[in-house]
Parts: sequence; C-alpha cells; structure tokens
Amino acid sequence: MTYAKIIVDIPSKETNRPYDYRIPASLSDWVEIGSRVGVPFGPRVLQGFVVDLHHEAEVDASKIKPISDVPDLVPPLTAELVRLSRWMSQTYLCHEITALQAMLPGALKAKYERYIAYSGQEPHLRDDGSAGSGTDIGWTEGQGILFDTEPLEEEAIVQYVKLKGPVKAEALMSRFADHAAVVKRLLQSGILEEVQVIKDRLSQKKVLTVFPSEDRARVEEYIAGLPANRKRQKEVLEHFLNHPFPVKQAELLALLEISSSTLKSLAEKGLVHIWETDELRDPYAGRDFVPTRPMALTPQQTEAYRAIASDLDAHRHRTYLLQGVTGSGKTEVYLQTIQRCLDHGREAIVLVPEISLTPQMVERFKGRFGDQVAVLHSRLSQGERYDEWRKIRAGKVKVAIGARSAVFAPFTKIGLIIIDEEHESSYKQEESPKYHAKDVSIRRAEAHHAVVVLGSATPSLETFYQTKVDASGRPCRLTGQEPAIRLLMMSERVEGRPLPEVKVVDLREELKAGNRSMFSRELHQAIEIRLQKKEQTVLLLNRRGYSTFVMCRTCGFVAGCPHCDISLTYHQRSRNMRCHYCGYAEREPHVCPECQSEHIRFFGTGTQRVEEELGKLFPGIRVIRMDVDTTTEKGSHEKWLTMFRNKEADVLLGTQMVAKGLDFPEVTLVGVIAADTVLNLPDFRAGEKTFQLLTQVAGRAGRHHLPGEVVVQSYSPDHYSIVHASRHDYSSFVYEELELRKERGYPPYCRLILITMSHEEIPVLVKMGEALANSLRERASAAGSSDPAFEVLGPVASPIPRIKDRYRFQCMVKYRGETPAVDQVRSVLAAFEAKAKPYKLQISVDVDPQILM
Ligand SMILES: Nc1ncnc2c1ncn2[C@@H]1O[C@H](COP(=O)(O)OP(=O)(O)OP(=O)(O)O)[C@@H](O)[C@H]1O
Ligand SMILES: [Zn+2]
Ligand SMILES: [Zn+2]
Repeated sequence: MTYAKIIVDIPSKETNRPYDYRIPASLSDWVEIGSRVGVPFGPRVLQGFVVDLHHEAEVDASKIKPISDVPDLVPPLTAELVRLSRWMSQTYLCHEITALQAMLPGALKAKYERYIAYSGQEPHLRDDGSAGSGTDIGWTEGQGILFDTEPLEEEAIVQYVKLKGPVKAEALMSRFADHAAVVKRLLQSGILEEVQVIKDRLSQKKVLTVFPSEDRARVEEYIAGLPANRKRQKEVLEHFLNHPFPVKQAELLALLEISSSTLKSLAEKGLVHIWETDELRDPYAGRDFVPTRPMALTPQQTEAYRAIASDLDAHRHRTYLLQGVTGSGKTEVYLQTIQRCLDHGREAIVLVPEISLTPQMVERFKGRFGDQVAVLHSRLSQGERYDEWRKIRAGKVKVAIGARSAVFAPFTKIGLIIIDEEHESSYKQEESPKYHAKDVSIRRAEAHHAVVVLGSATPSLETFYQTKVDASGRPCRLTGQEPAIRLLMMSERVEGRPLPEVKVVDLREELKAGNRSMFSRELHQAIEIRLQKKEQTVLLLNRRGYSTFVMCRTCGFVAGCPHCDISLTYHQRSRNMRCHYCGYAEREPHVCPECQSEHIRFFGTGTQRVEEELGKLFPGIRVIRMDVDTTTEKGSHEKWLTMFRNKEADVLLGTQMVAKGLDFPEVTLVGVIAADTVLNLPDFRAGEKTFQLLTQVAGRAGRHHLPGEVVVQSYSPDHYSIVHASRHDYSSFVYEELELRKERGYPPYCRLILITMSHEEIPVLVKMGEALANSLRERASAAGSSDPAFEVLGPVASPIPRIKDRYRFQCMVKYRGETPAVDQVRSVLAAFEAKAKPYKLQISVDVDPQILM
C-alpha cells in the first residue's frame, strides 16, 4: 500500500476526518490499520492513527506529505477497534480521535515536547575571538566581559547539542540559563533548530538482562582454558551451560554473588550478552493466589452454563441476561464459561464496576486462571496499567478483568464478554466519548461472533425490557421472534440458603416517639445483639444527594458555591467547605452570613457523623469507615476489607462501596441508615436506583451458614421500590416500574438524547437555546412523514443551572427506534454549531444519558 488515511490528534469538528498521507518505502512494512504514526500537520508534527490503507491517492499525489514516524513495532489498535471507533463517533456523536484515544492506556497518549537539534550548519567562528555574525541581537552595552567569551560559549553550546543529539528545550534552557542570548542567536541564525518530538506519556521500564552465548562449544573451550584464579567467570559460564535462559542482571549478581565487572568482561569477549529489555510491571507480583477448582454446579447454574457453552461451542454471537439473586453463584458461572472459552483458544473480557473491583473479586479470577489474567483498574499506576495492557496486546494473557474501559482490551480472538452488575450506571462514561460499555461490548461481540453475558440480581429496566422484545423492538409474544437478549434465571441462593429477612422502619414514627437519633430502636437493638454474639454488621449510608451541607438553623441559610448553583459540602478533616463541581473551597463559617446567628453547623448525615454517633451509643465499638475520604490512598480499600474479614472490626460503615460484591461469612446484619436519599433526586430512574441499591446491600447479609437480617430505615416506607426490595421481589418491581415508564414516556419505551448548552450570559443562552430547539423541531417534522421523527423538549434550565459561572440549559430529544434520530440530531447540530461559534456557546451531547443533571 502506498497511502494511508489518518485521523490526527486534534479533537475538533474541522479535523474530524481522515487525512491522506504517503507511506515512505522504508516504513511500508510497519504501517498497518491501527498503527500509531507521527505526521506533519501544518507547521507541526502530530500523532495520528491509521484507519485505512489504499493504493491510489484521492487528491493530487504530489501534495501528499509522508508519514514521518511509526513508534510501535506492533500497532496498538486492531482493525476491529478502528472500525469500532467509527461506529462510536457516529453513535455517540463524538470525534473519532476521542474514541480512538479512549481505547488506549493513558501512557500511550501523545505528549508533545520541544527539542533543540543541530541543523548541520557549522557555526561561523572566527580566530580573532571577536564577535561572530549578528552580535547585536540581544546584546546591550556593559556586557563586555561576556562579549569576549561569547564565541567560546557559542561553540560549547553547539558541541553540546551535537554530542547529545536533540536536547529537550527546557534542559538546554536551564543548562545555559546564563547564555540565553547566545542560544537564541544560534536558533535565529539556523545553526540550531527547534523540533517537535512526540513522546509517549510514559516509557516502558527497561532492565538489564544477561543472555547466554549461542556458541556452547566456544564457551566450553574458554572454560577449559581459564586460569584457576578466574573462578567467578567460570561460575557464570557454567550457570548458563546448565540454565541456558536469559536472566535479569540484578538477579544473576545476587545469585552468584559476583560483581558486574565480571559480567562486563565476559560480555566484551562475547561469551554472554547484556541487553536492555522491557520489564513488565506486575501489580500483583509476589502475591500468592490460592488456586481454586471448578465447583459442582447447582441445577440452575448448570442450566445457565449449558446455554452459554452451546453458543461458545458454535461460535455464535448471542447476548444473555443472567439474572440471579444475590448469592446465587453467578461468579462461578462466569468462571466456568470463561474456562470453556479458553478451551476453544479464545479470550474473555470481564467488566465489573470500578467500585466492586475489590481484591476479593480479583482473587477469584486469579485463583482460577492465575497468570492468564490481566487486571485493569484506576488504582493501578499509569505504568502498571500500561504493562497490563501490553500483556493483553501481546497475547500473554487470555482474560482481562477491569472497569468500564477494559471493554477495549485489544484482544483479537474474543469469545466471551461478561458484564457483572450490568445495571450499574458507572458503565456509562460521563465525559466524551459518552459510551455505554454494554452497547460497545455487544458491538465487539458481534464482530468476533462472541457471547455477551450481562449479570445482575437487579437488571436495568432497559436490559430486562430487551428480553421481552425482538431485535426490531416489537414484543416477542406478538411476533414470536427470538428476544434481543435471552434471559437466564437463577432464583435461588446456592445450597438453599435463605435470602435475609428485611424490616422496614418508618423514621417518621421514630421521631413521633421522641427518638431523635439517626438509629431507630430496631436498628439500635439489632446492632447490640450482633455485638453480644460477636457477629458483624454492614451499615450503608447512601450519600448521593444527601451530602453534608452547612445550614443555619435560625434562618435556613445554606452555604452555596458562588460559581455553581449547588450547596457546598463540608469536609471535617480540613474543616472547610468544598464545591464538588468546580473545586471551590472556603473555610467553615462561625456565624451565619445572612443573620449573624451562631447556630450554623453542618447538616445531613455524613459517614463521619454516623461513626461518631456509633461511638457514643456503643462505647468501645470498632468501626471501619469506607468512603471517598478514607479510600484515596493506594491499597487502602484492600486494607480495610482485610481488616474487616479478619474480624478486627464490628461494623463496616460506608457509602455505595460497601453495597456490592462483598462476600463475608460473619456478616449477619445489614442496616440502611436512610433509604430515600436517592428517591428525592430529579431523575426518572430514582425508583430503579433505590430498588437496586437496597437489594444489593441486603444481599451482603447471611451469605453463608449464619442467617441474615436487614433493617432499612426510611421516611417513605410505602414507596413501591422500598416495599418490593424488602420482599426481594424484582418481578413485581419491574412490572410496576415499566408501567410507570410507559405512562410517562421514558426509556425503555423511548430513547433520549440530552443536549446541554452553557454560556456566561442568560440572554444569549435563551436565544441560542430557542434557536436550537426550533431547528430540531423543524427537522423532526420534515423528516417524519406523518408523525414527527422525534420529539423535542425544552429548552429548560438544567437541574444544576450553573456550573463554573456558566449558566446551563438543556433540550431533550425523545425518539423510538434506532439511529435515524441520532443522524438527524447530528446534522442539525453540525449546522447549528457553525452559527453558535461566534457566541462561544458550549454544547455537549449525551446519547442515552444516565444522569440528567
Ligand atoms: N455450585 C456451588 N456450590 C457451592 N458453593 C457455591 C457454588 N457456586 C457458588 N458458591 C458459593 O456461593 C457464594 C455466593 O456465590 P457468588 O458470590 O458467586 O454469588 P453471586 O451471584 O455472584 O452474588 P452477588 O450478586 O451477591 O455478588 C460464594 O461463597 C460461592 O463460593
Ligand atoms: Zn442565619
Ligand atoms: Zn462550584
């Protein structure tokens, strides 16, 4: 191939298309679809990705510039991922480069650096020591002494750059800080030149490795001729005769207790080689994982396993919903189907929510598949994540387990993609590209003829609905067609363990009875019993929408962010108040700024307050608190959970973090401090989220031999999602919720596109908002023949009407069916963006939004 189409590293509307470049003969064997390249772009060199190859140029061939650089031996992306990026850019209305970048580990993102290089033009030095050409530049009187030495400096600088090769601009500037003018003059006269170099954000870690010589006979001959005082050399060579494998230099030195000079002299004679090699950082190095063996499956597990296995065996694409109550053994089904997939020589991806990517989860996969597993999560350092990614790309591992972005694991023979807790909203990325990992994994699985398994005890309404309709969205019971997603049910816990009993406590009654504590009498008593019996308790405080704000008890003033219309959150440790949207912080006030009352204090029920109150109510109680404040440190998550497992605490208190995936035998009580915090959010999924969270956290109790109990405290105990959750009744919940969604016209009965606009001035925003809504409405009625193709709601102020001093308006597009509406919206936006550009209006688009703020 002679030409390549390349997407360059500028995320803008104007550059959101492939550019043609010529492939120089010297690089032609290295350039493939998915290759990362350096290309001249205007005056700069940019990073780009090859998305297509072709023989003929579409434009005047003489105008096409050549690719300047290919940094990787193996392209970081595959052709399949490149196709996926195009689909993502069309589906989620993002730039193609943004989609491509999302697929790569952070370490591979380009960093542009300025280097200073020698141009090949000799400096014009004169023998008489007087000033060279252009001495006037930058020089003023009174610097005679420098003036004298300057040609020497000039020469020294040029020599330095010649010797070192291109030098980082900053390095040169600091080294010759006292001679800035000389450096500048060398640049201006063209002796030195500035070049832009693309660097990876992170380099591969290199280690010195010692390799045996290939020539055994020569080595043996050499040993025979060695004088007796060269014992150490002899030891090294004999080591390699017995173990003819490369070994890290440091390890060899320690093993044989020799010095590096011994190795060096052998290397000089060619009897060993010392080469630099990549070292793969292993975040789990030195950790022993207890190997586990497949368990005998229960009848329900067997049924699920067989269904999935039959598609794996047939290389057939299909999507399953594995709906299994908490503790029904979904993970064991994942493990055994992965084994089946590996037996076919194919690879598997397992997605879990970031929050539940706990050491316990990793252990279960590493315990079964050992070194074949790569783990990708955000608590790894950038280098560790990069190395895990490289193991996947190089085919050194067969299973990738990770949070959302692991869906892009660059495997080439995918057989199975598992999404655990598929209902979790964290599978949707909230910044561009705003993709949903579920849709992306189904797309990838289609390309690989692979199976997707969506697992949950509380499937999202969207997924559940798809088990009732066919691929064209019509009810299966009418069409008799195969559902879009096949349902597999596991309704029982393994070994017939019962689901825990759930009590709902009405907090309003508690208040009436004079109990002002955040613990109801039932919960108080239940905790006391666990303390006596030395069993453990998990307490959930759902902080979302319930943060600790600062309020004046006299006049009701609430401290808000001056840049965003949202209340500030109190942080006890630093004793200040912070905005979670823009980072603004101020000190806690001592008197109310409105009424000067001193009764200003932080309010709401933060985890810290619950911890304090526990200490007061139950002297000596041992509490582990897990929230954003206590889990920022690397490894802290793991530390807390291990302590809890070892029974070094009576209570594990936390936010959503404690609700998921944990499996502790001694936990017999789960308490929910306030179940309704999410219910009051302006979100049509509030009921669904509440049901899911309560069910998940209740599922932590009584998972083993001891029976469990759950106490849920609420101000609205009659709410259907709380009632159904307390009965473990997904089916009643889902049909009631579906009915409501249908009535109100919400997903899954339609799809949404949320368009948010922001501007510093309200009048501009109002005008532009109306204009956009009108263009959308015009298009909607033009596109649909009788019915409008889609419905446009708004513009209205966003639920958070101002962030970082920008006001926010939103329009909602509602439609049925698949992509046409997205295409229409894209084309309206393209025309509108040109109009909006002079106004500096910011527009962001979210297809299938999860959060409507
Ligand atoms: N076939 C089996 N025989 C015996 N024990 C099993 C079997 N399958 C799973 N278990 C055990 O049952 C417990 C619950 O299983 P697991 O954690 O896989 O359930 P889950 O459905 O993933 O639960 P959750 O959704 O609550 O995380 C675990 O301790 C697991 O080891
Ligand atoms: Zn006040
Ligand atoms: Zn703010």
